[in-house]
Amino acid sequence: MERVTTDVLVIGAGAGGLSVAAGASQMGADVVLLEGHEMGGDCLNYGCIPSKALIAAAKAAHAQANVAQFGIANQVPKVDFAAVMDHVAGVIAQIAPVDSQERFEGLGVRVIREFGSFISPTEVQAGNTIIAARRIVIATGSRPLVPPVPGLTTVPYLTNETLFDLREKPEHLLIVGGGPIGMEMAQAFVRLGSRVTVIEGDTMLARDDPELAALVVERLRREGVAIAEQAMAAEIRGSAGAIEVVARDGRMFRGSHLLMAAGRKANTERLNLAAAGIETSNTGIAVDAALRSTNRKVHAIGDIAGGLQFTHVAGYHAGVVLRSILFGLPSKAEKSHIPWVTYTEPELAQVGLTEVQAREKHGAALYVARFRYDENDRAIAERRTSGQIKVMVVKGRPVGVSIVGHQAGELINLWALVLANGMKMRDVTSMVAPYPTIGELNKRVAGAYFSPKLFDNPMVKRVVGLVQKWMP
Ligand SMILES: Cc1cc2nc3c(=O)[nH]c(=O)nc-3n(C[C@H](O)[C@H](O)[C@H](O)COP(=O)(O)OP(=O)(O)OC[C@H]3O[C@@H](n4cnc5c(N)ncnc54)[C@H](O)[C@@H]3O)c2cc1C
Ligand SMILES: NC(=O)c1ccc[n+]([C@@H]2O[C@H](COP(=O)([O-])OP(=O)(O)OC[C@H]3O[C@@H](n4cnc5c(N)ncnc54)[C@H](O)[C@@H]3O)[C@@H](O)[C@H]2O)c1
Repeated sequence: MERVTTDVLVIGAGAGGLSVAAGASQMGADVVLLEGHEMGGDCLNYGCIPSKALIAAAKAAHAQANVAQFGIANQVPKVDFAAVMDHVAGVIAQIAPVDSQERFEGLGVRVIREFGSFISPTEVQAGNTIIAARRIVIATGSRPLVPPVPGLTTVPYLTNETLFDLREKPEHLLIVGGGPIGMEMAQAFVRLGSRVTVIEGDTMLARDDPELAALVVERLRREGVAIAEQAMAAEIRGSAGAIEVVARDGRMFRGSHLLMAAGRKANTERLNLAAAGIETSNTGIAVDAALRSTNRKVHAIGDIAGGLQFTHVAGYHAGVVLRSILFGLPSKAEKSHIPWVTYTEPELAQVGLTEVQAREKHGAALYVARFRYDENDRAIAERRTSGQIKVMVVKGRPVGVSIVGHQAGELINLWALVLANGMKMRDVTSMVAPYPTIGELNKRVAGAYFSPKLFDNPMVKRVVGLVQKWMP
């Protein structure tokens, strides 16, 4: 058995772990990084990247079939599904070197390709190596949660870990779960020519503003996705090519393939957390505001920390713990400025509070400013007029922003900056936005906040009247 001593041990080479390892080693710490499976973790191999690459191909197919509005003949897209999947694999391959063992070894990190397991509060065993570390960061992520629906173990099913290995287009894809994975994949597959049915136990995209999420649901339905809400899968039966999902209320759905997209489960099992005195919560490792576990020398970041599960959150967490483990400075992970985007068409984006949450918290002090895409000249030129932006404002300061529409994921960036820095609506109106851009929507919604105060205000009218009287 080899024994190694290091400053920082990182367990898991996904979005969070890689950011800690790169940052710590480039700032002069000795770093050991453990990865039991693929470098790059979920996002690169089975998550964000393949899903966005598939969405891009599906968007191209959809565009080909929907250009008549520009005076160009529609064409029925000829989809070579295996070639689409080659494109997906090609995108992963292009990004992979950034997350590779070679790159990290080049940065001076010792990479051990083994799963890690605690043997004491300060030591982890990985294969034939025992690593003792001053600080340990757990970044072991999550995997698909496959609910114990009766019959499920008897039928073949896909998860995000196997979906992108398909080489033949599913004739009819059943998707259990109408969260972001379910909705993004439903639209991608229907656009590539599969029939698609989404079976959701509660409501679709339940974390987002329901008024805006409804536009996404309506769009998917119009594109041909069958969507059943309040349809908790209670029994699954059949065999490859002929699968049936029966909902609790007896509704039955038939398809050729089944994708389980019913949420995530934290990867805690292999860690032997008890040996290190690390407690878990319902959703992952229990952490305080500084992302420290019940073992003060061990932090947990990203999906395993049990909060919002996004790549940019894992990256943000990495910054928070680096401050603490490298410089011994106090640091805290905030949540109120974290954005997220569902990459359907139209995109659905959120930062801060939704309208319902803001009303609950701020009551009558809340003002909701709105602006519609069909009043934006660029959106009209591009025929992308469905959508709107809502800004929840309290005393001139935005506390949340919800956007549905073309490039909502790009528009939310500005509001992520505004919320992160406690800026005011007037900071947004003072910006000059280039014309004609979709980005003008951000300025116009800020204008919509002020216009009743300016244009419907008798005092303003009186002052202007007086000034005009006396002005030479
Ligand atoms: C289909 C899909 C689409 C997504 N799309 C987006 C998106 O568009 N935008 C977005 O922000 N997020 C998206 N996400 C979420 C995003 O992928 C995750 O939030 C992100 O990958 C979390 O990073 P992480 O570092 O916490 O974990 P991971 O990336 O999962 O990395 C954890 C790593 O730890 C390794 N590991 C586990 N246990 C051990 C152990 N004991 N020892 C050593 N190694 C171990 C694993 O093998 C893995 O490589 C998507 C997720 C899915 C499933
Ligand atoms: N664009 C993005 O950033 C993006 C994209 C995909 C995934 N993700 C991340 O990955 C996480 C996981 O995504 P997800 O869509 O799997 O999870 P989710 O938890 O958001 O949605 C799962 C859905 O499955 C439903 N469900 C659970 N059991 C069911 C059953 N037996 N029958 C019917 N419905 C059932 C739930 O009600 C829920 O609506 C997301 O929360 C997000 O953090 C992000």
